[in-house]
Amino acid sequence: MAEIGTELTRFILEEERKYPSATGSLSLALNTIASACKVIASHVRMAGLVDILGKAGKVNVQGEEVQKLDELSNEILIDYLSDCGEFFGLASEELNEPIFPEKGKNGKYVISFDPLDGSSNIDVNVSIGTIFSIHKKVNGTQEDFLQEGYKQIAAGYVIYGSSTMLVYTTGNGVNGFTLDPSVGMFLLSHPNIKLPEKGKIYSINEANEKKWDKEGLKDFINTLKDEGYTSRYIGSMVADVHRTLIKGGIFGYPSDKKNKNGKLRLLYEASPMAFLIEQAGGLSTNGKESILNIKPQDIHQRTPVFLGSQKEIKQLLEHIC
Ligand SMILES: O=P(O)(O)OC[C@H]1O[C@](O)(COP(=O)(O)O)[C@@H](O)[C@@H]1O
Ligand SMILES: [Mg+2]
Ligand SMILES: [Mg+2]
Repeated sequence: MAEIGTELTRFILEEERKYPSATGSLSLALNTIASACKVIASHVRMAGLVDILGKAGKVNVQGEEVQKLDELSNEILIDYLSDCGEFFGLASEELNEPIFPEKGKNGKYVISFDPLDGSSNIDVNVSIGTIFSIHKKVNGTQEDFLQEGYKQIAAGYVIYGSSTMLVYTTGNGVNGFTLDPSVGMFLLSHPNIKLPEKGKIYSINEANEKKWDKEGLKDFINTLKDEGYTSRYIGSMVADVHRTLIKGGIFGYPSDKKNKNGKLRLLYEASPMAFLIEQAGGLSTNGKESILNIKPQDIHQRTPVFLGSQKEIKQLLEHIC
């Protein structure tokens, strides 16, 4: 196993060497994401001093108000990912339609991303993040984005929290790297992350309880309370999933009477997080099947999401199925 403190670039190269047929494309792709997110992190750290807090004065394709930092993060990622040549196509929460960069026409991958997750927390200095999901280019069309989560080549997130961390998987376990700001490097801090089989925390927006469309969900949460669980809900998926990955328990954003498909987006929120959670020994579900088995129909499609430790997800399914 790689040593604590191993630099991300070296870690990625050493992983690549395990596959003699690897061409270096995925390594360059992952390093490019890391570089772009370092730039985003540097803006996030200064956000109160420069004019990037507040609303951008636009509404995105989801009908949500765009924040200045959503827009800036999106631009930074598009610049870096378009320039590296490894991505045939880019789909973003903040783009109505995917883009196909000129330099990526021979690229092997498509990437879907949430440039800035947790928008409502930007202005109040609470953890936010970036989420990404990489698939192979298959046909060279928009269809390439609409592949099931189990076909992901890599997925991960960067959390801009009390420290900046990059956590990713290529289907071979989950590793976390902390940004050392003094040298500008991501260093291995959380090797081979595994969720505990059972946690002590549930994370769900209980303010929506009256709207939930599944009676069993209330019973489930009450059972957890009776078992002594405590509640933590940040309202940034990246932060709530990061805690779940480290401490176990359950994170959920269910469907409700108004939002039949929930709130979170399959391609660039639910699916990459489900890949990480399952790679770390946990489970994911939309209430019926693993999130990784859902065949996407649309780039911005939403899905109910539950992610967490084996015990809690199995218990949830007993209550809601
Ligand atoms: O405020 P709510 O309804 O609980 O929603 C919180 C969820 O919305 C999100 O902020 C949506 O993500 P964006 O900020 O990228 O739109 C998730 O990070 C979070 O899990
Ligand atoms: Mg988001
Ligand atoms: Mg976002």
